[in-house]
Amino acid sequence: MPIILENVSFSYSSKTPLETPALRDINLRIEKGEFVGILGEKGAGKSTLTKIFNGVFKPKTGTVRVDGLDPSSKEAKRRVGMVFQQAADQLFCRTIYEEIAFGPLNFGYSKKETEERIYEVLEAVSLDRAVLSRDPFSLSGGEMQRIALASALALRPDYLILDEPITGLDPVGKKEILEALQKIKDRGTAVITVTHNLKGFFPLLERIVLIREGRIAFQGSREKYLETDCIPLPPIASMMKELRARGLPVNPAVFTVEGALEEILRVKSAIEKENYENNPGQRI
Ligand SMILES: Nc1ncnc2c1ncn2[C@@H]1O[C@H](COP(=O)(O)OP(=O)(O)OP(=O)(O)O)[C@@H](O)[C@H]1O
Repeated sequence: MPIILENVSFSYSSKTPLETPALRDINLRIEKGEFVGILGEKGAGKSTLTKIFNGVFKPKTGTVRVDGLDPSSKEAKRRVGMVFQQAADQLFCRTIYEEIAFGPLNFGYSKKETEERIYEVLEAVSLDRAVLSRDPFSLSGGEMQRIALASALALRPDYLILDEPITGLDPVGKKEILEALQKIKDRGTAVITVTHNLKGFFPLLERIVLIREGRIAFQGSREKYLETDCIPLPPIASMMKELRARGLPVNPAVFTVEGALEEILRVKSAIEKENYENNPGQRI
């Protein structure tokens, strides 16, 4: 069963003179195993939406269900894991072992079960068991983010929500997180991420939800997204759209540098062939 939002609206400081509407009439369904990107400009309502998913905020109107459950229930909280942008804010134990064990122990799992889960999630985020005795704050930014991810995964969530998970990381840290997320998705967990970093994420996204002024302005596949005039676009897709607008018949639905190169070479060779057939005697 999915996460379902029906006609959800939310305001900060509701019923006060400072009331700020943040989400309006949101209808959304997120299935297990999907990789969803939540896009939008600053202040669009993306972070507010993630907090509606996991029951931190209750909608002013409308309903939210996680596999049919109230999102603030204990079982729904287990099913929906959260990783915040600043991993350091999420870490508070003395060792990485304690950090990852915190969630499962709190949910009443035995020490043995907890330990099994710790080894399982370390493998999922490609970290060695040797890190377990270390202080979380002795790690690099990318490693800290992977520990925050491992802690969320230790409850074996069906939906993993991330707010800007690669912002501020170096290229190695970004690559490690993107690879870990792909692996998590391949194991059947829905990965739902708020991101500005389309260069890194676009090739992974199966569905895009664009929020504008608290409303859903677009939801659908990344191919359909590229057919619209919506922004933001990843740099490669912008370049392919620009080439097409200038008359080069390239397919703009390309998501990687390698794909763009292949497509440009394909079009170049087709043009050369056509020119040769039209003017067989001429060098091209
Ligand atoms: N604690 C708060 N109190 C009052 N208004 C808030 C609060 N948090 C966010 N808002 C307002 O709610 C709206 C949506 O904010 P939200 O943080 O969800 O946007 P966002 O798309 O995540 O932005 P960003 O990309 O900057 O994180 C904005 O108008 C914002 O100013």
